[in-house]
Amino acid sequence: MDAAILSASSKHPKPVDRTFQYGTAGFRMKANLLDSVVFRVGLVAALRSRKLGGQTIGVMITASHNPPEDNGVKLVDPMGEMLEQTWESYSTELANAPNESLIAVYQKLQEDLKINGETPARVIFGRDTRPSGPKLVTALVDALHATGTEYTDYKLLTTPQLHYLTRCTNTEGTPQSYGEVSEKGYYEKLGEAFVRAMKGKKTVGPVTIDCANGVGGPKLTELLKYLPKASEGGVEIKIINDDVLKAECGADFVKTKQRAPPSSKAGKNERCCSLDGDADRLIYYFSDAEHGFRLLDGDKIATLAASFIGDLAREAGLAQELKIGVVQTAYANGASTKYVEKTLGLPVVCTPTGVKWLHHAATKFDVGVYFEANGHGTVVFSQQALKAFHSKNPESPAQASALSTLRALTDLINQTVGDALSDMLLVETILAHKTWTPREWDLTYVDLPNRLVRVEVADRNMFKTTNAERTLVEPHGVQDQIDALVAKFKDGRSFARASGTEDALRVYAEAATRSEADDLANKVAALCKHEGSLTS
Ligand SMILES: CC(=O)N[C@H]1[C@@H](OP(=O)(O)O)O[C@H](CO)[C@@H](O)[C@@H]1O
Ligand SMILES: [Mg+2]
Repeated sequence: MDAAILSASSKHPKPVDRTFQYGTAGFRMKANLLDSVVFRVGLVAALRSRKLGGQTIGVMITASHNPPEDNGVKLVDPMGEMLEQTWESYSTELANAPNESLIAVYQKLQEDLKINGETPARVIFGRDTRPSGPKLVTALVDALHATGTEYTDYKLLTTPQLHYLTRCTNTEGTPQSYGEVSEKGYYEKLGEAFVRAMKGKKTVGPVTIDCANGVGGPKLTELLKYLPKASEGGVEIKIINDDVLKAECGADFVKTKQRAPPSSKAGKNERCCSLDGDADRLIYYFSDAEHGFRLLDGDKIATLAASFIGDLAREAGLAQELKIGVVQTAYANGASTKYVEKTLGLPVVCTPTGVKWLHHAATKFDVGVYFEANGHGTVVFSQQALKAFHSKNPESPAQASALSTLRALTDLINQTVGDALSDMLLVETILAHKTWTPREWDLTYVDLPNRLVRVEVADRNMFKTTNAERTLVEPHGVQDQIDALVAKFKDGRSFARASGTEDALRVYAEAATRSEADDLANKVAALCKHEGSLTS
């Protein structure tokens, strides 16, 4: 096998002058630099699968919302979760091994991790619509052949579909079966659950969905075939931006520019939402006659879901029995945190940035609702919650109805990872049940004005945080200065942290008014810029 790996690796040499890092979003960069990285990720996938006794590992080739010339690759663990933390560093190690010592590093990992090379290895993979995808697949397949790994190429997929398929593959034929192991199985599961969750309710008007010219476009078109027509209890869906990847659309554009994609033809008060390039992120928005553009971000989706599921749990008589909670990051708007704690009466947990942290914290609840403000998120249900929804004997028709809606939601929601298509159907279901337009949803609480600033410093790793990234411990003394600035602003809150995906710091600030939020963000940014130049 080692000879096969050596020979295959010579076709995918590592550029000598590059260092790679498996970060929050796997490896991501210009596609022309990725060939050796994808090959080596194939080796990691084989090792990981063997280490787990032949369970299937997922590999996704995507760069999400990055420009079309970028690409990326990430690994998915058997239950559809993100790759376990310690394996991120093994991936980094293998990706950076000099060409001549690749086999030695591979063998050492195999030995150190006590992996039996005879154990079968299994991998499934998919990719987004980027033109560089097929060539990178060749590099991956070369590694899978060289390591004697069985594989299935699912071709074009959204990232959450790959997570779904990974879990289905590993649970097939068990009592925990997550669904049929096919792309069609995914659509059928969502379509069928949507009908059950909607209970014949109607949404108010159409929804315009911006597919970011990513893989979500063709996949949403496919999903529509499995949804009831608008006239038969479905939702009227208008798809835009389902062509080739380009700028001026998608969740990231809408969130950072605070405006709708120019291609949107939606009227006043009409619901709109945007996916990102690989459809694992969703945000809603609309144009209000009085206030203009209104963003309904990940925080608003989380609060909507938590309030709906909390009500259903109460109606089902399960509120005492089940622990429901919301997980956010420091970027969640302070008004949303207050709304969850004070109005919904639910606990909030704050974790570091990155879906894997939120997901992990959410699994500590029976119903864990987690979202990043930028729209990555989902809801996870514990085994106890699933059991309660299925086994509780309803004492009234209202209880029976709440229980059946809860059961439908557990199938409608992709519990492996945030899924823009599934989250969109969840939001549509909730708005239909509440007979809400986006305006009523928007009015649930008022976001505090906020500002996010990117600050370039010589070495971002000098900035170290604690307290879920809300407090700087290094450089020493900077946090005290931030605290002193924050104290001068009504409803002020600010923090600085090193980005996990870009070579920069991010400074976030919120305050009672727009100009104060801007002022606070600029002051903290200037302070960090100054400190960054001192510590270099
Ligand atoms: C403030 C912000 O939006 N940060 C993003 C961004 O992380 P940074 O570590 O901030 O670069 O990319 C992550 C991966 O996509 C995403 O999970 C996260 O929410
Ligand atoms: Mg994405």
